[in-house]
Amino acid sequence: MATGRNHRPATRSRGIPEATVARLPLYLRALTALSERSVPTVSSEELASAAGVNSAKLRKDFSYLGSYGTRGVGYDVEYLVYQISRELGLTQDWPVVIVGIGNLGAALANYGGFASRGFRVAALIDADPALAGRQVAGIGVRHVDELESIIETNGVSIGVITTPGGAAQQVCDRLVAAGVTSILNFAPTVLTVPDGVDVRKVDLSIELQILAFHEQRKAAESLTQDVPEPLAPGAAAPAPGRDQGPDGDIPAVMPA
Ligand SMILES: NC(=O)c1ccc[n+]([C@@H]2O[C@H](COP(=O)([O-])OP(=O)(O)OC[C@H]3O[C@@H](n4cnc5c(N)ncnc54)[C@H](O)[C@@H]3O)[C@@H](O)[C@H]2O)c1
Repeated sequence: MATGRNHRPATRSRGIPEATVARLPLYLRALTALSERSVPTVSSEELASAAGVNSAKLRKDFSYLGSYGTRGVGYDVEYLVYQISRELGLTQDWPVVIVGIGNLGAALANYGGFASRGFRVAALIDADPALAGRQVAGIGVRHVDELESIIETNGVSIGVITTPGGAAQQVCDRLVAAGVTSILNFAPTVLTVPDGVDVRKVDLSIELQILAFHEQRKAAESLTQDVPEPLAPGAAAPAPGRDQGPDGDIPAVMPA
């Protein structure tokens, strides 16, 4: 048994590094916004800035996709949306199940952003018999006894776990045994999965703890520093804030 992706190489099929894969959704989000405004082309600098990524890194990332843009014109927005969507496997619909329909599970079920990105919530599953049949986000909650048949009937390969930590491994084992090969885990538990199963872990409290660390450091620095001189005309502006997510040192979503 392996834990999450720890035993996987750092590159995906066709040699695309994991770090590039992690940035593709950032490009896609920025490109989708441009597409919605009917912007036909974008320069690497503009797109890098919109995605919060360094432009040299962006050009390198796009070279893995075989996309080099046109000098003086930039990248074709619609074509890049298609290319990145295809690379991420988003040109097909992915049915997902959410297991544990409490506060968080219900909030995720109500989030419209999954369906609009091709992730259809096929079922909501909970162990509480009192919840079975109750409508959440227009979907009837199913009892966990039905988990295996739901996975099989709907061809589900992605499961979201929002149960208490103590139930997460058991839920994960059942999902995997039923055929799920990708897990998004919100529970505060390190999951053990067989090779071939991908686990991504989301923990907002870890993100807050990292922010707390930086807040503490900034507060300590401001205590030790003199009041800064005002900027001379033409002087460089202060450096922007710390990188966010996959382009920097703080992942927004962590491997398990
Ligand atoms: N990752 C994050 O950033 C983050 C943020 C908030 C909460 N959480 C975690 O998400 C989980 C859910 O939090 P919540 O506030 O929604 O809790 P909650 O108590 O409101 O909901 C948990 C639900 O899971 C169900 N459940 C319990 N055991 C189950 C099992 N074996 N199979 C199926 N369903 C089962 C319960 O009946 C309940 O409906 C917790 O583990 C919490 O720590 C994570």
